[in-house]
Amino acid sequence: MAGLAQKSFVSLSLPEFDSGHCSPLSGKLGFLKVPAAFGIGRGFEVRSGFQAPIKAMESSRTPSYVVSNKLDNFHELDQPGCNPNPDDNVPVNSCKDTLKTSNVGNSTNILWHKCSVEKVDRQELLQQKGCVIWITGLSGSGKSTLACALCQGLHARGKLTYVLDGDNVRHGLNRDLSFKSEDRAENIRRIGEVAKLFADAGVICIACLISPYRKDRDACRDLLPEGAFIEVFMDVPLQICEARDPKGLYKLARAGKIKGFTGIDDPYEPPLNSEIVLQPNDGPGGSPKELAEIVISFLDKNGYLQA
Ligand SMILES: Nc1ncnc2c1ncn2[C@@H]1O[C@H](COP(=O)(O)OS(=O)(=O)O)[C@@H](OP(=O)(O)O)[C@H]1O
Ligand SMILES: Nc1ncnc2c1ncn2[C@@H]1O[C@H](COP(=O)(O)OP(=O)(O)O)[C@@H](O)[C@H]1O
Repeated sequence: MAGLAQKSFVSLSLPEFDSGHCSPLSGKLGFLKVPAAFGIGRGFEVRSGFQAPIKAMESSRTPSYVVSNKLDNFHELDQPGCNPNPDDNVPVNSCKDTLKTSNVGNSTNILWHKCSVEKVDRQELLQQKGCVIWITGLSGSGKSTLACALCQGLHARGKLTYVLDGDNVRHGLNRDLSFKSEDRAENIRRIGEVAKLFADAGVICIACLISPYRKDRDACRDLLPEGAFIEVFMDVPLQICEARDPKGLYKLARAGKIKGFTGIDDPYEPPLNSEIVLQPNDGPGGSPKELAEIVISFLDKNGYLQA
């Protein structure tokens, strides 16, 4: 039996879902806010797939002075090419005769370039809304399995997805990171940034990693436009994860052969306000496919599966 705790704007009402953890629809994000977060209502006409590329070419003939690294935070600039970083607290360099550059972190004198083909155009092409589905939970809770089932379910509906699995990303981009808390934080930050790029590409990006710290997950949420970060909590008790132990890692951690293993001698902070809470308990009704359908229903009901 799978349990779905309804948070925010989850609006599934199937009787078989345990809603013991449900809070009433709080309107924290609110369904009506979702389209705005994706750029709808910013004056873009509804166009057919054939018209979209023409519009992009036409607008590319005129210079664009609209810059932002957040879709809901656009700035009109009065000086062509003068391009401050949209973050208010970022120092902006002189802009008298040259392009205005910014300093961000250790990167100095950088300029935000904007392209006339935007997220909204890509979404229209793909007929979906780019977003991040962030699956968090203990090792063995079923994150990777759900991610794969979701990917299959959405692919079958003609939706473009990409999975960023913590284990896999640690084989390449994040191979320099350990499981110390600061390295886990960096792992999550980098995956959050990459997921943001996928979402901006219009892709439904499925990130599945333990991501044990609330602060780090919330920081990833803050990278994205409101409504574009959907947190899915695999609320599976440690005893079940440990009984599954498909890689034998819990056994090694209990034997003291792996130090700092999440849930054993390293913390896991469960989400307080995730969009979806899944509570599969290895019984009937909690198969990966059924769990994936719960998430897909959420996406469908909240408008993510159309442009
Ligand atoms: N110390 C320790 N703690 C937890 N997990 C460990 C550890 N060492 C190795 N592993 C294996 O690494 C996988 C978790 O990687 P993540 O990138 O998802 O972790 S984290 O988000 O940075 O905490 C995790 O994979 P999953 O089982 O898929 O979660 C483990 O197989
Ligand atoms: N919904 C489920 N019901 C029962 N077993 C599951 C479910 N999802 C995954 N599993 C099993 O649990 C184990 C851990 O799954 P996995 O997806 O690797 O978890 P994680 O990525 O969180 O470590 C695997 O043996 C998998 O077959």
